[in-house]
Amino acid sequence: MPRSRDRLLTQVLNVAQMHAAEQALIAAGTDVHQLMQRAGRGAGEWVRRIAAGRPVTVLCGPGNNGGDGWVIAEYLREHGNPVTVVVAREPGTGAAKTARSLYRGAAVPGDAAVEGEVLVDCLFGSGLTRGLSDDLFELLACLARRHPHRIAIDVPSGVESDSGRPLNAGLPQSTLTIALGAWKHAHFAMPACAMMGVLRLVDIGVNEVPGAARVLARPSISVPAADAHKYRRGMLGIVAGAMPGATILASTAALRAGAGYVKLAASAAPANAPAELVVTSDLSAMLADDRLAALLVGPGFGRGDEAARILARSLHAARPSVVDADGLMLLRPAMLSGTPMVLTPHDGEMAALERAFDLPASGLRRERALALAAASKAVVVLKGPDSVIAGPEGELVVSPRASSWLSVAGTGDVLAGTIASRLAVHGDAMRAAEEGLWLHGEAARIVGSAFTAGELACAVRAAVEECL
Ligand SMILES: NC(=O)C1=CN([C@@H]2O[C@H](COP(=O)(O)OP(=O)(O)OC[C@H]3O[C@@H](n4cnc5c(N)ncnc54)[C@H](OP(=O)(O)O)[C@@H]3O)[C@@H](O)[C@H]2O)[C@H](O)CC1
Ligand SMILES: [K+]
Repeated sequence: MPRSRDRLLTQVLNVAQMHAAEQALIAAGTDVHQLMQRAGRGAGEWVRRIAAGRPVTVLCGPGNNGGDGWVIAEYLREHGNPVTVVVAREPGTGAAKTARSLYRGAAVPGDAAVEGEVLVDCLFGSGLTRGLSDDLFELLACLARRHPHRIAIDVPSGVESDSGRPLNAGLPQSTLTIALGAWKHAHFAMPACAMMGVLRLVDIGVNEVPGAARVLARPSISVPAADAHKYRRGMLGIVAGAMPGATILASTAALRAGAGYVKLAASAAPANAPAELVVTSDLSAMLADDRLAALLVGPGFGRGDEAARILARSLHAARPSVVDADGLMLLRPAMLSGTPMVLTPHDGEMAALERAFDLPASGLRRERALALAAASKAVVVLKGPDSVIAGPEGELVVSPRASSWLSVAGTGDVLAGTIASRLAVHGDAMRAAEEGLWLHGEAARIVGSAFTAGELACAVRAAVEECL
């Protein structure tokens, strides 16, 4: 598989995939010592820059994560940075033993209460199989209290790489986490991703793994063609309910995310509707309009029988659609017609969809999203601080942790309007979901803190500008 650096920087591997990728490199002639040198020296350079001459303590465990630690320590020593290794456990692997034997600096037993500026956590990495024993947990916590800056190597010790589950309560917060070779799911899954600090990745030569998950990346959005017009850029129809707020938020975002024309089918024009929003009371005419490129169904919908009938009628129009909010609570398998579709549930709506599609509401969020995508043949955006996008063919995209300021009412309507607008532009459900989720997160970064959903919707335009 060709190795393109940008694809490397976005693939997310589970422990088994990472192990297989490392074994493939070893089989192709790179030995594990070389891999450890690449990992350790790459991470060591990050540590050296951050330490900037201040004393560094490296905590080493028994496995290859610990081996990385010995390489990092030797790298710092060679570059004249004061370093001490705390030996939590003597190395148990060949590579780690070799790395320890190459280290020429100070090493102290694991019971030492060493103080310093920077702690490098190489206790455990992706090989953690169970919670830390009391003595190891106490050692890690004690050292963390004594070092203001804490750098986790590969993953913070105590975190399960595949699930992002902390296997101990009260694990220390890291200021920086340096992933080795490829991102792991823990880097983007709650609660682990909230305790990692800034994320960095060190390339050790791992090739592209077919079918691996990817990290959501900035999309490329084209400027409208010279001969574009509002219909060619995509007309979006919004089928909304009686609650005006959700409709206004979704349409405000949709008007800024690329669609050439946004039309709302509602019994009456909501007060304060944007002037650019065309409102019609004739839903049938809108659904029958050949120029309709995509539909958004659900904002402010309500959950009664009438709403269910309108949802079924709208989806029967067989246009690329986004179903959001109450539309998700009403969605049934029989309403699906195989046209491109994006579902945008939060955890509560996800449970309702799993009931409707007879799916178990248990397991990792990414696995549940994949199961619903396979069952519904729709793209599923399972929203949250750790949003995931799952495609019907098993595609999986994980989002970097979004701003916690998004936890206000209405931001989901903004996301749905943004995705629907992108869907109206090109009709590709997976691409629309990725573009919309990225624009939503970027708009939140642009508006900064304490923003309203309305301010977020208006910032979608600036986020689009960053993709041109
Ligand atoms: N594999 C490679 O080519 C490279 C790996 N890199 C780094 O290595 C780690 C993964 O290394 P691995 O040795 O698989 O795992 P760990 O270092 O995390 O340690 C696992 C060892 O620790 C034991 N273990 C697991 N959990 C505990 C626990 N709670 N308490 C005590 N001991 C524990 C485990 O043995 P068990 O049989 O007891 O499970 C292992 O002995 C990866 O994260 C990278 O940092 C390099 O980066 C690149 C080359
Ligand atoms: K670690």
